[in-house]
Amino acid sequence: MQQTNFQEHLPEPTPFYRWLVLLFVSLAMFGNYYVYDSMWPVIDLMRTQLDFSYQQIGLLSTAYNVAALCVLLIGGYIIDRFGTKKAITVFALICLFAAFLTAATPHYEVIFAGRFLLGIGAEPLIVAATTVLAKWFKGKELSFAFGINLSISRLGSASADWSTSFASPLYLNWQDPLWLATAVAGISVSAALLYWMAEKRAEGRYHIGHSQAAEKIELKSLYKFSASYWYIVALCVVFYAVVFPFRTFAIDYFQQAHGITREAAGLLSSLLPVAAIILTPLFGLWVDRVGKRSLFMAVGALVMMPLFLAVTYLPAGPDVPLVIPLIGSAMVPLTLFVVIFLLGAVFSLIPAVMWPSVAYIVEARRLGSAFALMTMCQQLGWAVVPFIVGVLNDRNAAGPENIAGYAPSMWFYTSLAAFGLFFAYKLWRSKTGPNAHGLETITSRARN
Ligand SMILES: C[C@H](NC(=O)[C@@H](N)CCCCN)C(=O)O
Repeated sequence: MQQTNFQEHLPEPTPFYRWLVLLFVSLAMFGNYYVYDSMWPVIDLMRTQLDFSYQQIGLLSTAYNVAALCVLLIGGYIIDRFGTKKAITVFALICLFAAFLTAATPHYEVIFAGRFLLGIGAEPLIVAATTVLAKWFKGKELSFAFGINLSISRLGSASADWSTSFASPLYLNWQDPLWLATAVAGISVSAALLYWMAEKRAEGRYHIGHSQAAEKIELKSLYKFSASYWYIVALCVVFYAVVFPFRTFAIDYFQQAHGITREAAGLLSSLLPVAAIILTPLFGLWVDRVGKRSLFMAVGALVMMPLFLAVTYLPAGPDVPLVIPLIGSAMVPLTLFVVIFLLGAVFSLIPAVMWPSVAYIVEARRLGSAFALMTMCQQLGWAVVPFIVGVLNDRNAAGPENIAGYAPSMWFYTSLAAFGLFFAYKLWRSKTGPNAHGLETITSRARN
């Protein structure tokens, strides 16, 4: 208490200090997203060198979500109890150990334990990073800081895809790219320690804000959210249950079903996070100006729906150059290029509109619970789909000799996207009716 009073007489942190904290926390997130995505470019090597099935690989993805589901229940408490400095460092250390465990042995059980442990460290690290931004940027450039943080995180995902080019000599075996990921996890730990030092040094000099205490999710509170909230949650579940699992299998799918090299497949897959880095803040600005949030989400779901059937049934078309400056270039089929670019645009549009929309339909005091509940539901859908896709690919003997074997999983993604469109439509209907909360009408221009 005394410390709080003493703190309140201190000056605000300088902008330089705030941006330095944002940089350190974002670097910790960069490593976090890199490690998560580092496994997807080695799927074909795990299948040939370790004899893993698609189902086993799907389960490696599911392990992350199951662990995340368990730890998210108490993550907020841990962050509040021990503070963000200790929490971020401990979660980053857990990610480092998880990356080490994943790379260390060829035993499936140990790799599984590594991915499970990653879920324990990575998801609460994301929550802790958001808490730090709220502490340092509340009342300042908070949305912009969130945007930068998410873009640097997505750069971690893109870098994992790009490693197929800049670290191509490592891809002779499944293990070396994962050792590289362990080294990148070391960047996360170093960044966490630098953040710890920066905040410690700031504590006696500046008045740092307090983030809102994480709320406990109580069962009885579930009844109190409106139907619109649940439509957004349902869209969130199906959207991430399509996009993240698709990314899990994308590089292997491009190699096996479309016969392109790992380097080209990595560059193509990176179009998703790269598009998101550029387009997410732009869509955010656009929607802030014009409103029409549920319409934007419905358009995103509508665009997403035919994409998986397009890669399955449309002719590949001529090869076109895909150039990622400083990283590499490759020739890729036009149809794949257009489809992945459009999916990247949807991957930018829906998150940019969906997460902030919750703030318009839920009262401020219940926003913490609303986001926590939405993230937990997201994990559930995202946990189940990779396993089902793995089973579908195995049962249908999908592979370069039987490309049609990938079609059932593509139909599965399409059906999920159709549900997404349905939920977005229901949301749009409810938001243009008498019980609207302004999701379609509130704009930054209207507020000014
Ligand atoms: C903002 C959103 N983040 C999440 O969904 C996280 N719960 C999980 C991200 C894990 C990526 N490796 C997003 O990234 O769109």
